[in-house]
Amino acid sequence: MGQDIILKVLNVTKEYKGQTVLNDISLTIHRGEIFGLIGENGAGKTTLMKIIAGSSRATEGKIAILGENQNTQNSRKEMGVIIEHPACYGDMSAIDNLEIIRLAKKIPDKSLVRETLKIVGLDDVRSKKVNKFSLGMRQRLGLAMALIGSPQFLILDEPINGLDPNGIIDMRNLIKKLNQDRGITFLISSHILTELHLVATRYGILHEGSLIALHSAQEMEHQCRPSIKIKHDENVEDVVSFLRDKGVTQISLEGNDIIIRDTANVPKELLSMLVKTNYRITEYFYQQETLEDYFVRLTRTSLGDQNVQSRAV
Ligand SMILES: Nc1ncnc2c1ncn2[C@@H]1O[C@H](COP(=O)(O)OP(=O)(O)OP(=O)(O)O)[C@@H](O)[C@H]1O
Repeated sequence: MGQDIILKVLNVTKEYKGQTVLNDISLTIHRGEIFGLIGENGAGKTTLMKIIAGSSRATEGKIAILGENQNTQNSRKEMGVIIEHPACYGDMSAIDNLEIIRLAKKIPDKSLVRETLKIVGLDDVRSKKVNKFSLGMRQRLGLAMALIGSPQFLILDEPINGLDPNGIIDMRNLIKKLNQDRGITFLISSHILTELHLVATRYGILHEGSLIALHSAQEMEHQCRPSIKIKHDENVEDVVSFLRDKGVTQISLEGNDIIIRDTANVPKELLSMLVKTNYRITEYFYQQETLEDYFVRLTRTSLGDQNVQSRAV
């Protein structure tokens, strides 16, 4: 495994009492990536993160962190994890909570505590009791706890869940800063696609325990870029071959509707050409698929919903 690979998940399956909740998951995360794990409630995101973090065992499969020959338990020391709500002592101050973590991790450098509080923007309130903190402040304290020990890799399960808009922006900026300035690699789960869209460099889509798609941010943009939809009352093959003759590429079908993804190669006068040729075109319009639309299309397709299934022609 190359030095640039932070995590390898190999054929991981998890069963609870005979029910499969993760089904043969394999994925690789490279150094410097912000990997967004998307999935609906119950898709298996937390279960996968727990297996990576070592707090749950895979029924089958393997996890390799920082190299396949490394002892996974040792490599996990290079990893910071926030799964579900970060556990902290509410009747103690932020600085004391962090000091406990520093001692538990046997980190000799005491100055790291203040430094970490500064990174997450809590140094000014370091002496305040945590039970007086807002949810956003608690999340940032959780991040500080995960950051003590200078991890190379951070796992954050739904880090913006329940945060107000300012808290969401703070968390987003913090993740980007830690990634850019410190080169920390992230695995972040969320069901809020639009938010994940602002930070992730790569995506995995988990659906009912299966990883149904892996995309770079660029591929995701490509999936969600504008397309043209043509509705018609014709033999679909005739219209498709007419379009191909005119140089149109990347044509697919959704039911009987024709979708053109490569809009750059569509002649301006396409509609008038179609009408002149007496094709019965009922509608012709540009559409922009959002990340949510794409997710819905993909997850419904995997359920075999013919209405949204897109097939290349
Ligand atoms: N300890 C457990 N015992 C039995 N089933 C479990 C256990 N933990 C999780 N599950 C089941 O595994 C499936 C995946 O749950 P998981 O929490 O990983 O999903 P998720 O994608 O994180 O969802 P959410 O966004 O709601 O947290 C669910 O059907 C859940 O009921």
